[in-house]
Amino acid sequence: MAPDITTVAANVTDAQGKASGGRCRAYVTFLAGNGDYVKGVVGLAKGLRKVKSLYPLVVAVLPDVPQEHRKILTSQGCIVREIEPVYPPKNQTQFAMAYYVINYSKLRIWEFVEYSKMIYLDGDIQVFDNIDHLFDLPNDYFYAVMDCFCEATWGHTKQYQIGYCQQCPDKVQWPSDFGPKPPLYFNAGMFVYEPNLATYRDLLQTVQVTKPTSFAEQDFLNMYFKDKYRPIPNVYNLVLAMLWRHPENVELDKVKVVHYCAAGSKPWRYTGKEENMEREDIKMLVKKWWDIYEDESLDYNNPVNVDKFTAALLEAGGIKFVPAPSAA
Ligand SMILES: O=c1ccn([C@@H]2O[C@H](COP(=O)(O)OP(=O)(O)O)[C@@H](O)[C@H]2O)c(=O)[nH]1
Ligand SMILES: OC[C@H]1O[C@H](O[C@@H]2[C@@H](O)[C@H](O)[C@@H](O)[C@H](O)[C@@H]2O)[C@H](O)[C@@H](O)[C@H]1O
Ligand SMILES: [Mn+2]
Repeated sequence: MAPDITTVAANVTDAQGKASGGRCRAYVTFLAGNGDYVKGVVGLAKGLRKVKSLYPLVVAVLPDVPQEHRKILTSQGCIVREIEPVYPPKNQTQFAMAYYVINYSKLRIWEFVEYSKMIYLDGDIQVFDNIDHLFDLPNDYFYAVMDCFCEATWGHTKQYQIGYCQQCPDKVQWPSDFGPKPPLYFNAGMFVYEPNLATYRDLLQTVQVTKPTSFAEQDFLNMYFKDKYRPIPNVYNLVLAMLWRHPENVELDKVKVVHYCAAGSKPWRYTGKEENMEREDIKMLVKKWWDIYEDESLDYNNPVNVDKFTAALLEAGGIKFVPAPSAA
């Protein structure tokens, strides 16, 4: 009789835990509200299963995420963890998007110290190739992909006003009378980090004495991790605007992770009406997302998956899984 999945998971987690010095690894995402982002997270959970990731997906949910949505996520094999919101100090900042204020709550994931290393992924991200190898990057750094400054959302910045972008630093030189070139800046929709209580406490204290700015927690994290940030290739977080802003920096068939952050590109609410959304590459990427979202064979509780999942967990723990012959 094959061991039940919970026992297997416990054994392999333990095995994995021992492999990484007593703590495990996991992907983590963030979910707020009772709206349709839950579809993004379900798609992400199924995408990670499709690429046979060895690690679970933890979903940090704000209290306003309804029980019905939490049940959907648990049924898809996610580990649901409720977090308290984090609010920046009161002030007059106009965030690039008003709802960005809730994104400061992402900072709670530094408290997940039962994990030695985590990969954070926005709920509007899909993983099309296995990226488990990123967990083996050297510790003590913050890994993420460089962002692009060319969208109108950056209209308030000097970079945008002079046409400077870190994705093509030689196209428009940073004027010397503007002072030092801005440090490399990452998109906070995907990053590799190590949960740590001292860092967590310092993050929360620092956010309360830092003036909020247009890109909310993304700006804050860039400031906070300025000296630890190490850029990783764009294939690990394709910010869609790169397709029309820096096509020379994109080889679409090599892209492993797609970030549906451009206005109008969220697959679950895609209409094709917004600027750039009629592009063939956008339509192809939105279809690729839907193909995974609608693929029932990728559901966690699908029998075909449980055996595969058991086998993967056992293999990860060095145990050969031989399915028991069916009684019939
Ligand atoms: O109503 C919302 C808005 C945002 N998010 C979460 O916050 C992340 C960051 O927001 P978003 O991806 O929309 O920002 P963008 O990357 O498009 O700037 C999302 O991916 C979700 O994980 C959410 O759960 N509910
Ligand atoms: O709260 C701030 C958000 O800032 C970032 O989104 C932006 C940024 O990437 C710009 O460069 C793009 O122009 C824009 O489209 C995109 O929405 C992160 O993706 C998101 O997770 C979150 O941190
Ligand atoms: Mn996003």
